[in-house]
Amino acid sequence: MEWDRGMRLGKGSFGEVFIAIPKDPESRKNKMAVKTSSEDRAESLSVEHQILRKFLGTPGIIQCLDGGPSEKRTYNLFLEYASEGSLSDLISKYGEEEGTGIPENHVRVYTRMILQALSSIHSLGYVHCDIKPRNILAFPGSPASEYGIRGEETIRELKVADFGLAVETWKLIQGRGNKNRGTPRYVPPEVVVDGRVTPAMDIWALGCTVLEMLTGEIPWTRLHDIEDVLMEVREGCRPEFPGWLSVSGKDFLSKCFAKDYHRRPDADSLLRHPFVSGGCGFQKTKVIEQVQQKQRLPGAAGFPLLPHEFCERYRAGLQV
Ligand SMILES: Nc1ncnc2c1ncn2[C@@H]1O[C@H](COP(=O)(O)OP(=O)(O)OP(=O)(O)O)[C@@H](O)[C@H]1O
Repeated sequence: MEWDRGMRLGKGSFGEVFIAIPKDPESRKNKMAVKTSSEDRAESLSVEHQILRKFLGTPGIIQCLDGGPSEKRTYNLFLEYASEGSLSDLISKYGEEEGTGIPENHVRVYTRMILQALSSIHSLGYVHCDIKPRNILAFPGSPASEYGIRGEETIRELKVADFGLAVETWKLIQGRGNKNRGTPRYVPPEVVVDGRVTPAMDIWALGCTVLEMLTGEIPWTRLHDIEDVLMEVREGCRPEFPGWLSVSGKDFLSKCFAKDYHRRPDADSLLRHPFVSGGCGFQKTKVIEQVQQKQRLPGAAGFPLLPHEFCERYRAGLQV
């Protein structure tokens, strides 16, 4: 695929992300994002590429369009372009405009979207290992009214991205792949204490992400030193909940922050929790699920769209 490099979107630990514009005049309007590795991280980007191929056609997961080695032993990974930035950008926007976090009724809908993505990730045998607002990308969505929420605002569509630290559950069972997972403010006690990585790690990080959406503040915001954060977590503390949060919100978070990871519910159980299953967001999410089921094309189990079919549809501007 021939393409032109556009504006820089961001920088991660592996390299940089730019807008990529196809050279073909017919496809130029379908912008992509390209993650370009530094020379020493090409291998990890190629691993991320392999993982993302397994999630083609999976709702709520960033879609990978192409990828491969580029000049100077670097690697390019082409992704669908999240025109609304990351969930972290969305949280900051609320902070700047309203001086608050995201309204709770919107947070319920966003939490449901992330949980559905986590359910897919875990059922395909992976742990994401780095759930946080910077790794969740936002796309133009639909009016809040479609979710049964009053007001003019838009509910974005969220997708989980950045599988650079993801690991297959079977490797963890064999005692491999437990090292260097997660971002310190988002990791649970079992990871801090003995590096135990399980899908429950993503549920704790989801709890941190939900708190961040609600309050507009990073987890453990009162602690500046990461060592102090890790000590609190090691001692069995959890981040504080805002006093104004609904009863169901507090209950949902206390389940995500269960100290014993065996007692932390999985994504499918949490999808049935009243915080995300009752009231707003429920009807629309159901509709989306039904539409997505219908759109699934025949393919191998877990690969609803074959890679070339997905890319053709994306470039043609069709819904994928
Ligand atoms: N598909 C995309 N569309 C739009 N912007 C993107 C896309 N992918 C990444 N970005 C932007 O580029 C930034 C850096 O990307 P990336 O997710 O790889 O690194 P990070 O998560 O910010 O940092 P780290 O790699 O250290 O975890 C993101 O924060 C996001 O703003």
